Amino acid sequence: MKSKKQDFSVLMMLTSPERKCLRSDFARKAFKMLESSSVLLFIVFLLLFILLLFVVLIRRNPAAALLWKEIIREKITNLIMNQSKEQRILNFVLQNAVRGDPCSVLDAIDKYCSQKEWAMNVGSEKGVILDKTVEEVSPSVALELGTYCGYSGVRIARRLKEGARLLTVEFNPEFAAIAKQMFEFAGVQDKVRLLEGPSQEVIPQLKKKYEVDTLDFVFLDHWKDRYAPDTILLQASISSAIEMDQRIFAVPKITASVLTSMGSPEATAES
Ligand SMILES: C[S@@+](CC[C@H](N)C(=O)[O-])C[C@H]1O[C@@H](n2cnc3c(N)ncnc32)[C@H](O)[C@@H]1O
Repeated sequence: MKSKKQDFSVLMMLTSPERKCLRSDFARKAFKMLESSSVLLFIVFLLLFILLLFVVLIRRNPAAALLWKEIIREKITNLIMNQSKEQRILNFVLQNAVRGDPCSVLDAIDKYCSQKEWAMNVGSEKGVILDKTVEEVSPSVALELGTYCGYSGVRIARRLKEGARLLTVEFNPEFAAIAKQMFEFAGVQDKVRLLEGPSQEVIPQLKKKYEVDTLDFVFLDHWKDRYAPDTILLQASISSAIEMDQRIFAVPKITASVLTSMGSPEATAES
């Protein structure tokens, strides 16, 4: 109260031009404040508008929805949780599947990838075609190009006859480490050998380094631009091993092709 009185008496002591100057200074400050808060308000509205536009775009445009789900949302989740989607898939399996039961591992992966996050596994629909082909061919030595988290590897391995083996090739070290744990948990680790490296480097080493004389079944599921060159590379690398009943199974096309000998389609199955 006392200080207010003092302020007032100080004000009274000021000359008229001085009072005017003080008033205009106050007005300028108030105007500046108003200006900055309206800029802030404008930014908030602009952001809300962009957000609204983005939500509408995601709802109406499948490509935008895919971009959001598979790239932006995944990156944000990875950043927040400090782990990759593949690690989350493995964790879900470890918590929800039964150790040593490959079917429960496949079910858990299918469940996670259909309900939580999409992943590039062959999936259950195409997986049934894969199962049938493995059963029909009953390979002694099978090769898979593109392991990822080990989903199709577990699928193939659980259908292999006694003593048969699956070689699976993956060039991404993180995926390879996850797949190893997946095989181990599913209890198929004795049937599967994971070969780390790019297919174009691993294939020429199959015979000498990995003692592969015959391949009865090849599952191509890596990047599509390697399908043709790797098929040729396989022919060149294990030429003596190529028999008429060899199968090459390339799933991730719209139409999955089962080939009897390299390059000649035997049957096609819609996937
Ligand atoms: C479609 S995913 C494989 C999915 C897996 N077969 C499944 O169904 O669970 C393709 C994988 O191939 C791997 N890959 C792509 N090109 C490769 C190459 N040239 N050599 C080795 N791995 C490759 C990628 O890192 C990726 O993990």
